[in-house]
Amino acid sequence: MEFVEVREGSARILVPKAERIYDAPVFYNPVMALNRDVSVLAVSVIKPERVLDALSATGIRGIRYALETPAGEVWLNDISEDAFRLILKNARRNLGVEGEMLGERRFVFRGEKTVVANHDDANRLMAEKFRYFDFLDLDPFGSPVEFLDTALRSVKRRGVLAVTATDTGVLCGAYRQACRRKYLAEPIRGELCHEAGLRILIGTVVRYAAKYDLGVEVLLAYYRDHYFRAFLRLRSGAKKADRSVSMLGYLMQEASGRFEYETGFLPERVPSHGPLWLGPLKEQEFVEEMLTLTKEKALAHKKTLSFLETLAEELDLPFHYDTHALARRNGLQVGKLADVIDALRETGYRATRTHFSPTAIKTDAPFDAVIEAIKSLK
Ligand SMILES: C[S@@+](CC[C@H](N)C(=O)[O-])C[C@H]1O[C@@H](n2cnc3c(N)ncnc32)[C@H](O)[C@@H]1O
Repeated sequence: MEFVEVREGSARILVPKAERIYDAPVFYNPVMALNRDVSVLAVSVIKPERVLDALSATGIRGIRYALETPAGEVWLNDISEDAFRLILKNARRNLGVEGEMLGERRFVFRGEKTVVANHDDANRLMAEKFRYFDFLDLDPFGSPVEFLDTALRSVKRRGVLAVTATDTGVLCGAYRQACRRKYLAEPIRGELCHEAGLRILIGTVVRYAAKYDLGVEVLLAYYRDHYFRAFLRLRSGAKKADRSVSMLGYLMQEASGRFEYETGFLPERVPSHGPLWLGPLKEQEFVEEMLTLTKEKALAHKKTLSFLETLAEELDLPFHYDTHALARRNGLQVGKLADVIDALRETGYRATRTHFSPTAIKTDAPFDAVIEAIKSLK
């Protein structure tokens, strides 16, 4: 394998030389540097002791956790032999210690931090390390569902589970049957598909967690670059689980773009989409602490800061209005987004941009007021 060196955050790692990222024997996607930046900031705020990067590839994510966060013990795991060898190489380069073999499939580096490189199926490792990790990161190809049960048993009952899902075609309804099969949920097509997909993903974790009497609180969840990401704090107890389940519900949308949502175990109306999470997508204080930390961290992606600022400013209400979609659906002219926001604010409503789409707003204004605001700009 031929390598090139890449710098990301405080890490210098070797990645396979390849024409296209999916041709490489070990996966490295530079676009995901923003995901890793956000994760480093999140872990720095959470301050977990034991961290697992369950699907590690080159090791970049876990190595950044070891170098850039207060975590004391970081595990990097991958099922691929090539990945495991590269994790060992990258760990040696970045940690400056040689490390020692611990059994046939495990290597431990004892330096300032303890870093364990492991070569196994993630489900086997997580089953072995029961209630061990304070922060557990699932960053798979596609859907995280095949790892959810073991992850929810491997993370501590008050720990944090971070999930990435790159199967946006499934969660956004392009492959409806696959969404039913993997997430037991009905997706939606159209302008609400990304927010609904993120909420279906969180809703799925809520339902998996509930059977262990675990509740879920969302520290931060977002959509970006064709993937979903959620940092989920677990809460121990049947009542906590019931509370999280009570925040699941359904979304209904008319041809005009008017939408409604309702909490409930079963949908009251058809057609409806879900079940999906209808609770918050962020804890404001958590995001603001992350933003404060951006001043002292070496961020790798030039858009991380502005993206976090958008997330911090965004109104946290379920669903949004895409002004272009509303104009198209209702035969209207569309003005500038900033003017629509101003028009709504002038009539006493709250309104902000949303990270889900550059042409959309989040607002507490009813549908008719949004239509009026668009019309008033002619
Ligand atoms: C998307 S990549 C991980 C990227 C990495 N987290 C990063 O930030 O660059 C997914 C990795 O999961 C590994 N993988 C797939 N199935 C696995 C399993 N069952 N157990 C452990 N690793 C697995 C693959 O070999 C691949 O390296």
